[in-house]
Amino acid sequence: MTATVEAARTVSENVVRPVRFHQVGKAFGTGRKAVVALDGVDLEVRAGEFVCLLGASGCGKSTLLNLVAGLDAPTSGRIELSSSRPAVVFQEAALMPWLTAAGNIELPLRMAGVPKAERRAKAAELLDLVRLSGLGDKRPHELSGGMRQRVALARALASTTDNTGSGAGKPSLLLMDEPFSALDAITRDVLQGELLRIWEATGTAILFVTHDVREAVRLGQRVVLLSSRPGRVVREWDVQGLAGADEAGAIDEINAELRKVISSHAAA
Ligand SMILES: Nc1ncnc2c1ncn2[C@@H]1O[C@H](COP(=O)(O)OP(=O)(O)OP(=O)(O)O)[C@@H](O)[C@H]1O
Repeated sequence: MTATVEAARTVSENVVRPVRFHQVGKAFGTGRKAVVALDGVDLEVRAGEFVCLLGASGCGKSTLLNLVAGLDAPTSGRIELSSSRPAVVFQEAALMPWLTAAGNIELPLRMAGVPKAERRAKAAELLDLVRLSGLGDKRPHELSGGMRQRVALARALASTTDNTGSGAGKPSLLLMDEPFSALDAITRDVLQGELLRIWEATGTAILFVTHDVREAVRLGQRVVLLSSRPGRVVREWDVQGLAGADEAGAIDEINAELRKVISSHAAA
């Protein structure tokens, strides 16, 4: 009996992709004044995968994340999402200023109707995961920018964690929109390392938007380059585990491709 249940779970984990885009397009407005932000985007993020989405300013990266998060709808094509709701970590932590760090982390659990004792325990566990144990009673203004982003990350993990069914306890998809770009270089470097540790510890899939090639190569298993408006997938690189000269080579190659994309847009 146990074997059957385990087999079914393995199968579902293998086939479930947190998100899959089929020829997705998004235009703002209509007629001649329409801004086509995305056109014919095919993209998938597999279970537990870390994908970095790279592109020049205005190429539609945030639009794409908004579509996945359900904050907006595509004008063409289709987005397939697995059952759990993705959560977003933005450039600014956007915490509730009147709630403590723990209270902010508990908020999505409260909204999901999770009982108090369970919420408390989950918040404490997540505070520990983001290395903020002992700071749960601090309000956002008492924390540094880096600490606030850690709280935002913990809150997102709380809201993406599936509390039901066979996937219980497993976060499914985390969307990150340039989450470290407002931080100083040292804090950014530390948080990139922390994010990798947390990704490995939780098994969540991450779709991470950045315009920083170095960051994309350091963090991602796969780097996906979007063209400038309209945003389309132009190229992908498998960058998992690259180090030393290989990593530097990938950064140079992707930078060159990004420059090409930017200059072709400027010439259009
Ligand atoms: N609500 C909106 N109404 C009209 N145009 C919009 C809207 N949102 C985005 N756009 C346009 O769609 C295009 C893509 O915007 P988006 O914010 O997704 O780009 P981005 O790649 O995230 O940019 P950046 O890196 O500068 O944040 C831009 O030309 C932008 O002006």
